[in-house]
Amino acid sequence: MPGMDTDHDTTQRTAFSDGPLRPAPRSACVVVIHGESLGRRADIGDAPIVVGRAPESDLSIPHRSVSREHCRIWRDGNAYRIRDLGATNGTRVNDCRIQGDAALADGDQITLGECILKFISQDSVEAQYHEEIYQLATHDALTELYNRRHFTEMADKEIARAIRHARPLALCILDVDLFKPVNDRYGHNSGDEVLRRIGALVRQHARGEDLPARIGGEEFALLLPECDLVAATAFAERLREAVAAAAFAPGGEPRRITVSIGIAALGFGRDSRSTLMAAADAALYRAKSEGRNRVYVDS
Ligand SMILES: Nc1nc2c(ncn2[C@@H]2O[C@H](COP(=O)(O)OP(=O)(O)OP(=O)(O)O)[C@@H](O)[C@H]2O)c(=O)[nH]1
Repeated sequence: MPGMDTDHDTTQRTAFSDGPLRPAPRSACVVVIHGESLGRRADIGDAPIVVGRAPESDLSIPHRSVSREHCRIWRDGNAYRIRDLGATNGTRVNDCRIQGDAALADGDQITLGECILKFISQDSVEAQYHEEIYQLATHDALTELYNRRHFTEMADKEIARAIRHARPLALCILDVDLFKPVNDRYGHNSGDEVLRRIGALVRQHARGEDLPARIGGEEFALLLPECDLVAATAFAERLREAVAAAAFAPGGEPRRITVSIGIAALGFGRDSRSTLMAAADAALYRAKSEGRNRVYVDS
């Protein structure tokens, strides 16, 4: 055809090559996609992770078909590897029982008893999808703190870890004082705004390792690892003062909002989530009955 250079190939060609080996992403994760703990995720950073039934596992799956320490997953240079830790029913990758170590590739399915995990490279779109689902499942929509269900799971894990390593741990339960009149006077939306701000104050005061959660309507909990009663009391006092000093204006009207806080620490007769929560609740009850806007310690 006129104008077309048929003798010489002038078309620009994109040169394809295998290119350099794509390094493994710095971080990857495993997500439970079937069975108990559906949607739970564990990131695999620089430290290896253990998946198992034990509450202190990095990814804890409390199902009888999963061994206490079922398998370990770690980053090895540019790859990720998995090792079965002697589980009776073994660990399977894409339905093949592994012997010793095995390499993991994006999308691999890992079967532990009746549960299936998926290995996902951190940069995959699917990981983001799981992240969003995980956020929705574990966080309270109003305050963006952890929700009660997730708090419960994490608290069990932290308590088991603290007992195992003989470390201190404290629990604060915080309840907004006379919140019903706020709702009644200014409406539910204004009440929600107050809760959101209190949630933000709780988050601001928490350290990275603390577990802040909204566990009920106007009730918050904070689990403080590595904190004894003295340190927890100082922390709770600071938080109580910060709430009392904050400028709230529900419905545009300045109003003082306060909170009462009950505290309990791990110790004799306070060695499980239920006993710890009951003790912190009892202290909170005393704080309320003795005038509110105060911190009470379990005795
Ligand atoms: N706006 C809003 N209100 C809520 C929410 N959850 C619970 N509440 C309200 O919180 C109020 C709690 O009131 P009560 O348990 O009677 O206690 P209180 O008025 O805070 O009084 P004390 O706890 O004794 O200091 C109720 O009016 C609930 O309707 C929520 O998500 N948003």
